[in-house]
Amino acid sequence: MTNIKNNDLLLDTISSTENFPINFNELEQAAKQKLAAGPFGYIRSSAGGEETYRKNTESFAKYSIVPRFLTDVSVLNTEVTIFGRTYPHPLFIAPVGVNKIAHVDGEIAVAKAAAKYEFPYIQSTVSSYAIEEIAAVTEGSSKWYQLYWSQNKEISFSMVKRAEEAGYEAIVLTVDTVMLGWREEDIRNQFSPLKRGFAKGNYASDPVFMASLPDYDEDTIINSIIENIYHPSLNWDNIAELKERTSLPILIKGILHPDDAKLAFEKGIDGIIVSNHGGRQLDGVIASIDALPTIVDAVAGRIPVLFDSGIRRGSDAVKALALGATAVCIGRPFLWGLASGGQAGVERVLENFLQETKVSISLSGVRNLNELHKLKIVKS
Ligand SMILES: Cc1cc2nc3c(=O)[nH]c(=O)nc-3n(C[C@H](O)[C@H](O)[C@H](O)COP(=O)(O)O)c2cc1C
Ligand SMILES: CCCCCCC(=O)C(=O)O
Repeated sequence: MTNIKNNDLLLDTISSTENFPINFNELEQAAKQKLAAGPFGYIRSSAGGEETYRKNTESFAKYSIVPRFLTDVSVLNTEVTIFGRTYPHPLFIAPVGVNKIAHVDGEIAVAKAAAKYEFPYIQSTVSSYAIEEIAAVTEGSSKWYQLYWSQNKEISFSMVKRAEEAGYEAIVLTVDTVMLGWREEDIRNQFSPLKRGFAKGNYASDPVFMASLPDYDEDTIINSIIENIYHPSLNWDNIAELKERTSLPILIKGILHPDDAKLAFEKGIDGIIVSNHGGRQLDGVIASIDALPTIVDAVAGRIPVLFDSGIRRGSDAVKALALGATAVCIGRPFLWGLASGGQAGVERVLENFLQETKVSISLSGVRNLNELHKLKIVKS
């Protein structure tokens, strides 16, 4: 619960901002100064001609908030309850792999910042740090585990087991990455986080990713990651197998079609994440925000519907929540914060995003998420 007094939120933010970049474009430019072309391009770019990447952000402008006034917004409650746990705000960290390409502290820095600001952290399968290492530095804070289904199912199940044992609270199965998208900037830069030599001394130098394997030489790690990323046979039967192997709630990430959302519910899935992977997979697909309303209709409140791809500002979060998202996840913005200033940089990004979101909710004339879900949005 936040008591809004004399615009404290804004004044606090101003006094602690110093010279740190404030908005997404400034953050991206600052990160560009810090990173080599390969890692910068890998994070920034997306698939094909980047049509979907552009649409993801531009489409938010088609939706306009129609605010209410005279509603007494002096007390704001942004709490949301998902799978029995109540979070102070509906803002999550999207699963993003190989964070060491942005900063040596990688996921450790992000997870610690997330814990401080109470953003639930979704750890990627292809993290630079092991499940247990991240759990150790973020005790008590909420963490979910994102799974890339491996061609070797036993690897998938071992990752799930480790996540369970380390206290992770849900499994997020990403289904839009059965193979990597066509990413021209990476081809141009001849960059892959899996490149031999690059991997060594960066994220794959410790037994971080495949700690359940018998040995951890570079080739083994790289081949195992490839097995996880390239799994074109993934289908609904695998979902049933996964359900048998864990008692944790399972979410599917990458849903864009309302019929897939319905199927997910019918197959016993506990939640979905509407996402097009930030435009990094199939170029030309629908903007994530355009996919959201029909999916929300199809799901009809029966399971949580999280959202990502294109969230850059608090008002974007307000629009997605008003269109029915249970919570929203941020991706690239926190990576730019990480590249610019390590943990402190991520904290700055989360702080600004949180405050801008709170200000945007209050200025919409609503006081809690129930009211926010009913806020009028018009599409032009
Ligand atoms: C560098 C990078 C790595 C990513 N790695 C993963 C990953 O390991 N697993 C996953 O499910 N999604 C991954 N994503 C996708 C994000 O979870 C999220 O869907 C996307 O970043 C949202 O788009 P936005 O960053 O433009 O908001 C990655 C995205 C980026 C930018
Ligand atoms: C380490 C190989 C690439 C992993 C894929 C990570 C991802 O999802 C992305 O969008 O990039």
